Amino acid sequence: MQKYNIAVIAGDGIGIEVTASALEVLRAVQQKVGGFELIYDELDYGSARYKAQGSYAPKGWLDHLRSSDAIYFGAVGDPDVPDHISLWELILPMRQVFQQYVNVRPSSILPGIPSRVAGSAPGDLDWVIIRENTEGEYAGQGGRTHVGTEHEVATELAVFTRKGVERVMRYAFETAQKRPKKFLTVVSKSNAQRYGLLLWDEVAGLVSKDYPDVEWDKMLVDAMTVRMVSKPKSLDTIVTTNLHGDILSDLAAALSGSIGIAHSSSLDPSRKSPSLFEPVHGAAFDIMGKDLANPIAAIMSAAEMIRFLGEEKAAAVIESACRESIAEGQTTGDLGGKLKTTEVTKVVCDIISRS
Ligand SMILES: NC(=O)c1ccc[n+]([C@@H]2O[C@H](COP(=O)([O-])OP(=O)(O)OC[C@H]3O[C@@H](n4cnc5c(N)ncnc54)[C@H](O)[C@@H]3O)[C@@H](O)[C@H]2O)c1
Ligand SMILES: O=C(O)C[C@@H](O)C(=O)O
Ligand SMILES: [K+]
Ligand SMILES: [Mn+2]
Repeated sequence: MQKYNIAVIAGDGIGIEVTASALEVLRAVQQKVGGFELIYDELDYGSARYKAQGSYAPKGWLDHLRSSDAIYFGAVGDPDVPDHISLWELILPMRQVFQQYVNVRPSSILPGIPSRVAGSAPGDLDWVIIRENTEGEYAGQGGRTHVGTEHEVATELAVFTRKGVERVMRYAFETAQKRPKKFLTVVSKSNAQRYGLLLWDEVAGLVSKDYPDVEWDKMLVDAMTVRMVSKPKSLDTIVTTNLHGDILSDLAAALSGSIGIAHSSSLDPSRKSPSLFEPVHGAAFDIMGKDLANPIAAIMSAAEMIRFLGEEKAAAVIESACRESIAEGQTTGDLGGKLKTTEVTKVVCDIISRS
């Protein structure tokens, strides 16, 4: 029996609710498919801990996580804590310290979902966004001086390294190469940002030479939003900087139906450190604690996690159960349905058990 040690950080808000769903579905698929066991290390890291004890996680938490095979994450964010504190205390350190330099965020219009893009049907929007995940606009360099005076200065430095750009470009070209269309769009803003993003574009050109079978083009990020909405079929694999990817992946999720079905994998492709799997969405203050959140993004993140660990069959079973529940219209309100989080979870588990 293959055993995997999974660190589980449900975190905050709806992260707690949808993580419970994901774990329930994992239990169902383990029973159904068999052959592997997930051993959970359920951790209380998050804003409640911060408010009670003054820190998001105990000392040495990153070393503790390092020994796990994967990290399953819900969401971070609390109405009582400034967002920059919660983000930088919990999720960003993991992405950076574990060198999870690739963030994979797929989106597609699934059968049963009313399209948000005029005239497009399932199949017309089928994208994988590869978001750089450790540097760029999230490098964490900057500061504020002359605070509160009329001469106050604030800087936020975007950092691009040749190594950092090259490794994510290679991953993006490889991803495109494995997909039927073999087509990559490199997103940039090198008209206005003439240092970091010029390096980004140059490295894309150099790396492309190693993948002659991949066709690629380049878009400035502003025009990219227009193309995503008006010509979704013209896109396939997309590679972006950290911030552009953050924004475009929320747009992609909305265009494909809902942020509630968008999953995300933060990967260290070298597998030296654990990779992290979470829904794209955050803590969702407006619906937290109400059993209203769509659990599909979290459940699909769990499927991606076990796929990354090597359990392809079980991952496919989860994925197909999610698709079936959506096709049957058994959805939460964000997709036009009437079901609660816990009810969708039960539907998915039932489909798995009888599959
Ligand atoms: N990786 C993360 O943990 C992560 C991601 C995004 C935001 N955040 C944090 O979460 C907090 C709230 O951020 P926000 O409001 O900008 O973004 P959000 O993703 O939490 O919510 C945006 C909107 O989408 C809706 N939504 C999100 N997930 C949904 C789901 N599963 N089902 C149905 N509707 C859903 C919410 O109700 C809300 O109206 C902030 O503290 C932010 O920093 C964390
Ligand atoms: O990466 C971020 O900015 C946090 C959150 O918005 C996310 O997309 O995970
Ligand atoms: K999340
Ligand atoms: Mn985001």
